[in-house]
Amino acid sequence: MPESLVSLRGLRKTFGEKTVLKQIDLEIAPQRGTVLVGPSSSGKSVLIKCLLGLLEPDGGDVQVEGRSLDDLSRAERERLDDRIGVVFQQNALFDSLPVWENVAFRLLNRGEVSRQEAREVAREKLGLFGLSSQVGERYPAELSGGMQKRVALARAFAMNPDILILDAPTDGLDPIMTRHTNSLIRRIVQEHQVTVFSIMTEMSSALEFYDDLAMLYDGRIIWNGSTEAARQASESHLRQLLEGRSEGPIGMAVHA
Ligand SMILES: Nc1ncnc2c1ncn2[C@@H]1O[C@H](COP(=O)(O)OP(=O)(O)OP(=O)(O)O)[C@@H](O)[C@H]1O
Repeated sequence: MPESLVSLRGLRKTFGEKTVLKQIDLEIAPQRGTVLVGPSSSGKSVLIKCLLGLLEPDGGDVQVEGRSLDDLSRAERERLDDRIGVVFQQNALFDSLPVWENVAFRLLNRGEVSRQEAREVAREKLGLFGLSSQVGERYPAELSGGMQKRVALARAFAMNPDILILDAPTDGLDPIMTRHTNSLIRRIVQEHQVTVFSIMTEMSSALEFYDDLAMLYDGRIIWNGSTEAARQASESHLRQLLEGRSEGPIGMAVHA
C-alpha cells in the first residue's frame, strides 16, 4: 500500500492581493480518517477545492496515487471522480431536482442503472442518515438546513466511494445526528477501507473520530500528526484552537 493516497506538494493559491495558501505540503494516508482544522478563513475550503481540482492552484501539485491530477486523461479523471464522495460546506444541492435525484445524480448520469434502481440506492443512502423515502420526493428548498446536510451526506455515499472529502459535514446538525454521522464515517473508514479527509470545526469530534490531524494556519500546514499526538502537543496555535481560547497567538480578526 502506498504511504499516501493524496499528496499536496507546495500548493499555492492567491486571490487578488491575498495569498490564502502559501505553501501547502501534506500527505493524506490511505484508509485513515484525516481531519483538517484551522481558524475561520484560514483557507480550509480553498485547500479542499484545490485538491478536488475545482480551483486552479497558482503553484504546486496535487497527486493521487502518485499521479498528478494535471496528467490524468479525461477518462481517468472521470473514473477518479466516481471514486470520490464530496460534501460541500454549503451542500451544493440542485434546487430543481427532488432529493432522491440529488442523491442518485451521478448514478443517473452514468446511465448504467435504471431510474428504479437509482431510486432504490437513494432510498437506502437517505436511510443511513435517518431520512425516509418520503423526504426523497421533496425538493431541497423544502428541507431544513440540517436535513439538507443529511441529503448531501447521502449523496456523498451514493457511489460507495473509497475517498470521502468532507467540508464541515456535521455543521448544522443537532448533537444526536452529529454523533451518529461522525460514528458512521468512522465505521465506514474501518469497515470499508475508505480514506476520509474532512474539515471539522468542532475540536472534540475531530480528536475523537479521526486518526490524523493537520492544522492550517497562515497559509501553511503548521502541525500534522496523529490525533493521539495532537491531544498532547504543545504547539501553541494548535493548543489554542483545540482549547478554543481567545488568548494566544491566533488573533480573532478576519480580513476579507
Ligand atoms: N473564490 C474566491 N475569491 C476570492 N477570495 C476567496 C475565494 N474563495 C475563498 N476566498 C478567500 O479565501 C479565504 C479563505 O476562505 P476559506 O473559505 O477557504 O476559509 P475556511 O478556512 O474554510 O473558513 P471557515 O472555517 O470560516 O469556513 C477567505 O478570506 C476568503 O474570503
